Amino acid sequence: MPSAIPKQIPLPSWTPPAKTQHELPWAELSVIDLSQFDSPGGKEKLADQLKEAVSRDGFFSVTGTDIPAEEVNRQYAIATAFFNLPFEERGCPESRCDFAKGNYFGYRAMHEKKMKGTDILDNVESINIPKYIPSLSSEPRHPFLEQFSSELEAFQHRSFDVVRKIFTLFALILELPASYFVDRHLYDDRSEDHLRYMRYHPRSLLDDAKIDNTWSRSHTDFGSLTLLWSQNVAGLQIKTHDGDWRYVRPVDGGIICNVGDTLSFWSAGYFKSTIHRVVRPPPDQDGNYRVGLFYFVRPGDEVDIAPAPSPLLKRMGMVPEDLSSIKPVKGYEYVRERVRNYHDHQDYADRKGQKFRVGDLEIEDEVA
Ligand SMILES: O=C(O)CCC(=O)C(=O)O
Ligand SMILES: [Fe+2]
Repeated sequence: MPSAIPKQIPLPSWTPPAKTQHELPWAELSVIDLSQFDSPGGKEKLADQLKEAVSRDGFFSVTGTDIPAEEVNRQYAIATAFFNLPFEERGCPESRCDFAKGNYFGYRAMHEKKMKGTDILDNVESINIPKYIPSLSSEPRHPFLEQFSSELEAFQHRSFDVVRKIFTLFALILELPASYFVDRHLYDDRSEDHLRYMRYHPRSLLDDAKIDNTWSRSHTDFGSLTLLWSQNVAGLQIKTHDGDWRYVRPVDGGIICNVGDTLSFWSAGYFKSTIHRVVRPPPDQDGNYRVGLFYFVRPGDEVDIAPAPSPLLKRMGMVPEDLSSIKPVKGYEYVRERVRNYHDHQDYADRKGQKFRVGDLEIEDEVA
């Protein structure tokens, strides 16, 4: 009898690394239980919970997403199989990111950039997988991953189910029509969205000490919303509203979410695009790879980014009554230019105090 379950290519199974035993200065982030979303009054209740988190921290986590743990672990298994390919294979020329064009799709090798003006090399490799839609068919896709394309596409749709719920809550918070942000981030519209696998390689204590233990520079995310599947290897830190660096705690079965630059622009800065970074993990976790699974949501290429006509923001005086004088920037233009500006260098210098501007949209990666 034919089976209804699609056959999976066998891979070694993946189990999450153990959590750290070290007591770290953790951030107190809100946990939003999305299983309440469809219950009567659920969306309004969740929007209320989210409102404070998103205007204060810009980071929160979601649980109750319905994504089975096996599907998440399978993604890590595929990521691990990919990163374990010989370098010549995983870094094949046709799958590389093209930073000169601000194109982040494809593979980014580690050891290609110097860190903070030293000779220490960057320790992160990543692969960004575009959506499976015809308008993205000529973007770089790695041949190894294409054998898993039906699973990758299904997982992107799973991610989108979560994203749509969060965008609906954001619209409710700003008192906008419920589909305001959903409509500007449609799976079928061309955008720079990607599913990402990322692997950090351990570095020696000595080398890390020369670059303030930096595994990823402090930055804000370039798009609208980032989903980071909960990560047991500590290292991700956010800069809180009172200026302290605090670690993001793993949330079992959860997804850490953060607002990026473009959603911050839409909300005139009400939703915080919070500065974050990754530092060397604590001593019980610093000798292994740190593998991450993400979905980065970018605005549709043709979508206008400009402050939204939110009654809440108008009452707060954050946007003017008449928005017609504000010149929007297109999603594609903003994201491509930001990626090029951030990555098309030989040195990952500290960006403290540097500003980046496209049209009327301006970002300061870390205030000096
Ligand atoms: O690796 C992490 O935990 C965060 C990475 C990150 O912030 C990014 O890639 O934008
Ligand atoms: Fe980030």
